[in-house]
Amino acid sequence: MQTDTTTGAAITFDAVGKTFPKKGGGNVMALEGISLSVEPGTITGIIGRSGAGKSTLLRMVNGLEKPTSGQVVVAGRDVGAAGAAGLRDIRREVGMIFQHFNLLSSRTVAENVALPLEIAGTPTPEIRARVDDLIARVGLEAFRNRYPSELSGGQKQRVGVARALATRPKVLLSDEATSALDPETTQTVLKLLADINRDLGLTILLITHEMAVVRDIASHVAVIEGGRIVEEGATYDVFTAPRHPTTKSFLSSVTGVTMPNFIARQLVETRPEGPAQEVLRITFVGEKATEPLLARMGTEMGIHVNILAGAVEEIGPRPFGNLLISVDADRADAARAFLGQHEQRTEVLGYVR
Ligand SMILES: Nc1ncnc2c1ncn2[C@@H]1O[C@H](COP(=O)(O)OP(=O)(O)OP(=O)(O)O)[C@@H](O)[C@H]1O
Repeated sequence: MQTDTTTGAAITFDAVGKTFPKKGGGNVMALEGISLSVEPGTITGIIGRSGAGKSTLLRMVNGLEKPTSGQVVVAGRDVGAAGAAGLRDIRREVGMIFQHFNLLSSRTVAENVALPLEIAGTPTPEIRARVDDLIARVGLEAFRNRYPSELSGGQKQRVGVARALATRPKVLLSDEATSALDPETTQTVLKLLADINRDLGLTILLITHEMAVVRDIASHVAVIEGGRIVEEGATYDVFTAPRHPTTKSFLSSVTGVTMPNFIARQLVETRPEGPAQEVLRITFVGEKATEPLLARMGTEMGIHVNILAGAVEEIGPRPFGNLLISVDADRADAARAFLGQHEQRTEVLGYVR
């Protein structure tokens, strides 16, 4: 696979900035100081809220947008510096799938999949064989001659995937590809993406506003906020030890543990006067046994622990869990120190009386 010869990455963003002219004068800063390496064969998720800059970032990889500053290098080529011929080459190496599929309604499934090959001037018999392969890969043999209006959302996205793979790209960009799908169909499309990543060694860069998508498929994640990357790393590390408040807020929707309402209603940020309980989140990774530790805090240290909620999650094959507990605020320093000594990560969520 051709990669950035200096870093070995499939996609490199080096100090990338992008501004758009604002209506009525001035500029909108969409991205600033973006540096990110996407390693070949990985699935990297870019997560952020609406307007964070995700689409702009993705569109720079196939030259639909050019950086205002910095460099985007894809498969060894500087996208911003590429002319028309260079961009055509880059776009053959970079497929893309979309939230609303972007299929041509007047073309059948097979004709939609064939389109990039027709544009590339591929000979007709070759197109036919390649389209058959692609349709089989996405499991749509029975729908070959159907029109998009006759397909479900999940089937339409399969056509989108087949079309994106037509020119044998090295990189696949996914722009909120499952956001218009129900949860079950989302899972089947994510599984298809994971399969092609594994079978074809394709590098996938996906943007999403759902942490569940990142958890289910991405090996790496970058969190973007206000045009900047605020946190990035291996998905497992970011999920088990998030640092930035934006990451924590995205994670609260997927860690499977929600605070009981009666606690959430009373929770305050600073410790109130008088007797109070400190509310803690414990994140435990791998096979660490947390419950015996909590029991030992009671017997050995006389610290009584209230367990408020808990859940175990998986990222790939690796389990991690979250437990919400409360302890007497006067003994909370000792409790946190004890848990820290036993490699349990704790975070203070607040206080209740
Ligand atoms: N062509 C454009 N002209 C002017 N401003 C733009 C343009 N494209 C994007 N922007 C601005 O750049 C910022 C980032 O937009 P972008 O679409 O990349 O965000 P996003 O994270 O993809 O959001 P969403 O999830 O809503 O699509 C926003 O402030 C947006 O208004």
